[in-house]
Amino acid sequence: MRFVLASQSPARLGVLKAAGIEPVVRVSGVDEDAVIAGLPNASPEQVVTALAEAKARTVVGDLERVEDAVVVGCDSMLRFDGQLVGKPGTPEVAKARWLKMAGGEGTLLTGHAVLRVRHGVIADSAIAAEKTVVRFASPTVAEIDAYIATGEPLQVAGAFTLDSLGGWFVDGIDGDPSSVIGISLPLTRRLLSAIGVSVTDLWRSTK
Ligand SMILES: Nc1nc2c(ncn2[C@H]2C[C@H](O)[C@@H](COP(=O)(O)OP(=O)(O)OP(=O)(O)O)O2)c(=O)[nH]1
Repeated sequence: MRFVLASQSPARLGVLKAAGIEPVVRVSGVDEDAVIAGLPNASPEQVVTALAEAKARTVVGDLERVEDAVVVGCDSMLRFDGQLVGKPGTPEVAKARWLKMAGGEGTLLTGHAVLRVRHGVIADSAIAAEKTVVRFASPTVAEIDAYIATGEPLQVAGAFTLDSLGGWFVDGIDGDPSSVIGISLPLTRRLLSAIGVSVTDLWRSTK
């Protein structure tokens, strides 16, 4: 069975490979802002699951010659201070966020869409979001500036990482760490099971 990861995220690929999966990567290139614009009254869970599903569905067409595949799409956003935010994109936005986040907590939501695809047709799907409470440390302004200067926080949801430089500034989490990094292993196992796939069978599969 082919396991297709519909994501350019090195973090998601790394989590899956460390957990015994050899995904084929197909970047979806979904216009996330356009999807969000079409969901004016959606809850945070609805936003991240809609984005995850859009990413997974986008790559299905490439699988017409594949008899049996699993396609996984994900999307991560941080809910804090009453806002749902993705990647900061600029140093100014990252700094403004960290000045608010420091010493507080937020909820990192990751939407997951797991599709069973046979010859390019979706035979089954399972979609859900995972939520992890993140308690931020209180870095000094100088530490925040140094962190932003590395560039890392600009391209990650919520302007922080758990498993890289950002880890110095996370006091703790309540929930699944893999979901914060980019893909929840326990939730993905449950979603795979819901579409008739045992994750342990995938451990033995090749690309
Ligand atoms: N290594 C690491 N990366 C993180 C962490 N938190 C968030 N990220 C990354 C994972 C994703 O690459 C990115 C979240 O953005 P998206 O969910 O939109 O995915 P991205 O645009 O990277 O790729 P995709 O849309 O799936 O092709 O932030 C973390 O704690 N550790």
